[in-house]
Amino acid sequence: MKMTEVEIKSALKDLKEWEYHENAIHTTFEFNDFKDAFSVMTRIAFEAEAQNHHPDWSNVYNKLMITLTTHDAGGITTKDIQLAKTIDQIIEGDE
Ligand SMILES: C[C@H](O)[C@H](O)[C@H]1CNC2=NC(N)=NC(=O)C2=N1
Repeated sequence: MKMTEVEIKSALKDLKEWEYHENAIHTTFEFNDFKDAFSVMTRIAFEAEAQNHHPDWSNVYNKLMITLTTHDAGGITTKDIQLAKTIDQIIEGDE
């Protein structure tokens, strides 16, 4: 079920790199090079598959742009918040 704007704002307090707009949460990460970016993308892909929740993303060389939204619900659900937390953990562990 779609979260309310108040619920989303509250959840984002723990997700400092993420911004909410247009029914989705967004972030951009920058890595040293393409290999580092793609290696993190591979790890995120396996976690996304395990959670059965998938990012909308694009990659240009060392940059990774990620948008999370629940297409089935037309907005943010707890599945997006959970995946965002997982992504942050993968990236923090990689630093
Ligand atoms: C059938 C399957 O559970 C759904 O299509 C899932 C798969 N992954 C998904 N990922 C995202 N981001 N939104 C969805 O609505 C979604 N739906």
